[in-house]
Amino acid sequence: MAEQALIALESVGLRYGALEALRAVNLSIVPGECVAFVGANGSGKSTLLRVLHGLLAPSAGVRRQREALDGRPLRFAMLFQRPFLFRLSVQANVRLGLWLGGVRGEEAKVRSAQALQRVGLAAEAARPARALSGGQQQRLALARAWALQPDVLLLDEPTASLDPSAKREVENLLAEFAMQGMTLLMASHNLGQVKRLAQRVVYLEHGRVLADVPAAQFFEGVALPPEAKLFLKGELPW
Ligand SMILES: Nc1ncnc2c1ncn2[C@@H]1O[C@H](COP(=O)(O)OP(=O)(O)OP(=O)(O)O)[C@@H](O)[C@H]1O
Repeated sequence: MAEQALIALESVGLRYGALEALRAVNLSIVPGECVAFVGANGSGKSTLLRVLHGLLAPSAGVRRQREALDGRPLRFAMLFQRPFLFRLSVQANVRLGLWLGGVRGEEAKVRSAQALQRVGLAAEAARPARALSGGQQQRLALARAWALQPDVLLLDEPTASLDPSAKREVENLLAEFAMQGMTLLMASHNLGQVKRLAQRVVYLEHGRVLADVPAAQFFEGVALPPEAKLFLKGELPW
């Protein structure tokens, strides 16, 4: 494992029964980077995020994870296309997230207020979470994740079901989190978004990593395997 890597996968494979969803994946995640995982439906992006998170154990190969700089275990948070929210108030959703993460009492109160402020939902704190718009719900999910101050935030199509202005709001928040030094790992079909946020692009096909390059190089199509070039062509214009 490279000295500075937070998470490293070495020859990782993952099977769902007979289906090989990931094959011989080698990947090293450096602190503070924003990595986008792209590829066709079923190429393995969500599976790879789950393996990076540690939610799914590899069927082959090894996953390693470093400790945070202060010696505690790394903290992970994950966001999905459709936020998973409890039938509670906006504020209670964040508080519950903190409670589950071991943060209690006054600190939970302060952090939850800060998180809602951060995503522009302070005025909605007492409303039922399910009464929010789709964009607001995703911002609430982001607030809940941010309140836990994760080292690594994993995002599975975080804006796929949002309208353009809500997409932009979520993207702006993600850009701010990245500026703070949070490591962002994101599966996205939105190449415009990938271009705006990611420094590095990992292209997957049938569970294999066919390209792992700086974002600029990916979008220029420089030194990419033909499959990745075709994908890029097929997805344009975004
Ligand atoms: N729980 C599961 N059980 C069985 N097969 C699964 C399971 N989850 C995913 N798969 C299969 O594994 C492969 C990879 O799926 P995965 O969801 O990781 O791809 P993806 O790139 O995220 O796709 P999408 O862009 O559609 O979200 C697909 O063939 C999928 O059908």
